[in-house]
Amino acid sequence: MDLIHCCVRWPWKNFPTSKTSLFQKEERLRHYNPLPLTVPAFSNRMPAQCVFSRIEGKGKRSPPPPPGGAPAKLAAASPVASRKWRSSAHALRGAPRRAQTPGSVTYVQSNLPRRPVPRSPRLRPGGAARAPGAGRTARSHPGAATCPFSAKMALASGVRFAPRALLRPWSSPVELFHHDRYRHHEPPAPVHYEDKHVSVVKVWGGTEPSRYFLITARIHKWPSGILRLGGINGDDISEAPRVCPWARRWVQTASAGPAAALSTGAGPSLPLFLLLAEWVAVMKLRNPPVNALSLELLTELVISLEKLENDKTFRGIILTSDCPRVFCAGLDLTEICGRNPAHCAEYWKAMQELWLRMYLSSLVLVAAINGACPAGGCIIALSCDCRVLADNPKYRIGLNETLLGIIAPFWLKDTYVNTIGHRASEQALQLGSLFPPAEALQVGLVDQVVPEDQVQSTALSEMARWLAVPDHARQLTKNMMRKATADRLLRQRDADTQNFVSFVCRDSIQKSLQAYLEKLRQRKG
Ligand SMILES: CCCCCC/C=C/CC(=O)SCCNC(=O)CCNC(=O)[C@H](O)C(C)(C)COP(=O)(O)OP(=O)(O)OC[C@H]1O[C@@H](n2cnc3c(N)ncnc32)[C@H](O)[C@@H]1OP(=O)(O)O
Repeated sequence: MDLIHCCVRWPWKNFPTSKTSLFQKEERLRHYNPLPLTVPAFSNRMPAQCVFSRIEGKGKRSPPPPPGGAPAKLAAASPVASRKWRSSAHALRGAPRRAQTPGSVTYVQSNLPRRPVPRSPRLRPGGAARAPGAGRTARSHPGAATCPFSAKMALASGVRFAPRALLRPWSSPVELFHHDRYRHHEPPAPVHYEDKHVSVVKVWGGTEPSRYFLITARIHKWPSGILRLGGINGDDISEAPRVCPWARRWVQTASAGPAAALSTGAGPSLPLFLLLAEWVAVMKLRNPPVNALSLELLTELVISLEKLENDKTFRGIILTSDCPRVFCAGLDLTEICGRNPAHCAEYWKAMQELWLRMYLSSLVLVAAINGACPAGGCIIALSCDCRVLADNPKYRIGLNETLLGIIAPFWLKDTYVNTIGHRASEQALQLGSLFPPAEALQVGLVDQVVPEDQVQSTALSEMARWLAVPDHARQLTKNMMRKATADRLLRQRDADTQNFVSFVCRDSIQKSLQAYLEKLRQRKG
């Protein structure tokens, strides 16, 4: 297998605690059955859709259920919320009721359809026109006055109920981090409870429309894993770090070292990694010695990308290399040297497919370039949304096709131009320039150059930055920027394949490719 995947999603209840479970997840990906390839659809995937699964805690005391009926304050605060409450309670009547044993708390995932949250200004907690008495109620019972899916409402319906956007584990320490603290921007320091340790990983902003916030907390022993707590606010996810300085500090602190977790693939060891693990896959290219793009590797990459695109859990991919000193050596010259035209055509179609899939991917792609990145390797990196290059003068990046005696096809040229501009591309393409890190940064080929041991963690921080933007807005903008370039290839795909095949199958080109390969082999000797 040429490509290794790691860091697949793990809902907190299935949180892998051993390498075995990670391995099993990896195996599941390997046995993925490919679907027909399509141009990826742009989805409206908001972070909060990855929210709750069922949560059970044993040995906790249940609070007494409040009296049934719509909370009077809720009705007074907002007729809309009150109506929501009634319809939710009605829907809940059909929901499965879970037996409550004394001393246990069971939360059941909402089976309510996800519904739009009322936009009434009276319902916006941070807004100017807040409901009368909302603040007071929120302190005693977070969200009760403003959130139609409150815990109060859930209890009134007879089930312990964890709505998607609001979960209050009554007797758990995490209740400390309720949204009043968030509003007042108080840092919730990690809290210790006897042998239990709870640490906030990140505060997420609200869903669309901005209304709820989520806290991701790491919890040991009760129950171990990751828990997301819901709340209400008026902030968007992209604003959470801005309005909440301590949340940003958390992220910065946490981003200091996930490189270890990434590079070893050993699983979660740091909060940010845990946080991102829900949404980010790390793909490591592994086709030793130089990650040349063999037909097999191309196929693997296309299948993996499609798999991740179709899995709504994922929002981003970090692409990196598992081979020391080389990110990707580009086209596998042995696939086009001395091969028949049919093979060359098949190979080139796979190249096109990979480029289209990457270039138009609805996921955030971050290239963590930890080695040399010539030609096709460079195009793979340029198809990503963001590039982080290790600061090593041997790790050069660029399109050097002319030095091999071949010509970059128009879609490579377009990708280059879109990244570094026309004049720089004109020069670099003709000269076959391979840029060392500092120059690559200067010309705009990469976004960051960092010490080698910080490539993965920087890629992760970049990913967090990109994921802070609502998916739908980012995806549509990406599409707007890239579609015309991709469409150009889509319109001329067959002609492009024929051009490539007739070109590389020429005797003169075959000779110069042979000579180039020979030179590479001799250089080694
Ligand atoms: C997503 C869409 C992509 C579209 C792409 C479209 C078109 C792209 C055009 C191309 O990509 S043309 C290929 C251009 N590539 C290069 O010029 C890279 C050549 N290789 C190197 O410069 C170096 O190998 C390296 C990558 C800098 C690594 O150097 P290192 O010293 O670590 O290794 P070597 O000793 O040089 O090589 C080891 C081994 O690998 C063989 N090899 C290297 N590159 C290729 C390659 N591109 N294809 C096939 N084989 C390659 C080399 O010959 C050695 O083989 P040996 O048998 O072990 O001696």
